[in-house]
Amino acid sequence: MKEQVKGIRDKGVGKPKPPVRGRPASAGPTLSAEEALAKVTPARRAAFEILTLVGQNKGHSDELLHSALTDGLSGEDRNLATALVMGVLRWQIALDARIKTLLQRPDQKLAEPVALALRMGAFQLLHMDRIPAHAALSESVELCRAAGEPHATGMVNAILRKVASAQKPSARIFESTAAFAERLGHPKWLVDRWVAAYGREAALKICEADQLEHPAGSMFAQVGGEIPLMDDGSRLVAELAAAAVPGAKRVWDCCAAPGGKTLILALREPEAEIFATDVSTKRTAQMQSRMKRSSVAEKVKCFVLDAAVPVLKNDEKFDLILCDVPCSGTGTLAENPEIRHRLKPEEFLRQSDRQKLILKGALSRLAEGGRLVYSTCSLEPEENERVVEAVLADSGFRRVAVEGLVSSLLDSGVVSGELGSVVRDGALRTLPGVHGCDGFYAVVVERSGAI
Ligand SMILES: C[S@@+](CC[C@H](N)C(=O)[O-])C[C@H]1O[C@@H](n2cnc3c(N)ncnc32)[C@H](O)[C@@H]1O
Repeated sequence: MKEQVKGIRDKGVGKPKPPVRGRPASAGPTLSAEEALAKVTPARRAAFEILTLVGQNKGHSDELLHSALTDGLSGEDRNLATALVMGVLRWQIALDARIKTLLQRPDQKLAEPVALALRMGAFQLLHMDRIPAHAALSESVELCRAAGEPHATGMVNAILRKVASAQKPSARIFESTAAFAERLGHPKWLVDRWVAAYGREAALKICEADQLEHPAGSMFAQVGGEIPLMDDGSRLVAELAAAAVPGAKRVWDCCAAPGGKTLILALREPEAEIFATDVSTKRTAQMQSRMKRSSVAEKVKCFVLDAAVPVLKNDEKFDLILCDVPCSGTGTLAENPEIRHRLKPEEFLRQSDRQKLILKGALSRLAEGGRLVYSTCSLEPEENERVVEAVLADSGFRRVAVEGLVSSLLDSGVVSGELGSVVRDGALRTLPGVHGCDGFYAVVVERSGAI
């Protein structure tokens, strides 16, 4: 990733230089952008650059944190950069609301680098116990200066001092949706939807869970070895698919990359030949090299294919299809915190149009008696039940309730603990904060005869 960050690197200060000889390090307001940058630790510099790119829609936080921007960092600095990037994105809405109350004019429009320096400073002061306040404060001031906003350094300094000395906000006993959405860094319009779909208590838990990393593996008896490290909800979908057709011979994972669920299917279906396809050439290549490194390389064929138009040699049909469609990802905000800032309400219908086409294409390849699992990591009904209802209406396919399959996962010991209420209206429905994993939705569809 060679992307240049406007504000820092294109001022020719990508490589920090030592402070100019003869001038005291505390040269304060007279520091040049170069000298200011030299006073910022590599982790904060990398975090600032990555957050700038994410804010400009020029990359995804996870990819940027694994790009050349963090190449030279020590392990400790890499951890700090990751904590800063993920934390600021998770808490941005709450931090901005707090900062706004401390501005001289609350309607004041801040230049993006200034807003970012303030967010980073406020995040460290409010959420990172082990960061000394003076480091959070002074490096935010220098980042602001290094980004070409020297006139704003006094204001950044004054506001962060107020943040440091003010009391931390705490949850109130009676909180409106607007209040807890803001306190927990979520857009209100999105939380309103979750309150409508799942109730206030669940919506609050989802928001709380989105602010933390989810531990993986606590739901399952077997972890490690060939089982890929993945979110429990994601794995539960793959385990459910395998349980839907035990002993399947022909399996198609039609939106398969990066291949986490493919690996589970391949391990659980020892007799199956598996087609793992994806529309993205790059992601398919990455999945293929992942499969080659595994013990199931022989039985998994990876190739590029648009599942909405699945032209296959010999008019192949499958007895198990996993249709893990692309979606808004609102069930994964803990891992993908910026989704909440980019998403617009109209996005759900755009996603659902695409999902319907993919589901129709996939169903056209289902053999008689075969089963298809449709899944998303979205919490939004438009991408879940409404897609399935629309595609299945008058189609001759029927939905199979997942209760029995979930019980079989418990009985066979694949799932080790209590699953709680993961079944809702005959579908698998995990919710962050309620089920200890990301939010996944899955339904099972069966073709009982000729269509
Ligand atoms: C949710 S991800 C799949 C995750 C994967 N099943 C796993 O567990 O690792 C959705 C995938 O669908 C792919 N995709 C999007 N549109 C597609 C289409 N029309 N046909 C096939 N794949 C598509 C995307 O490239 C993306 O890799």
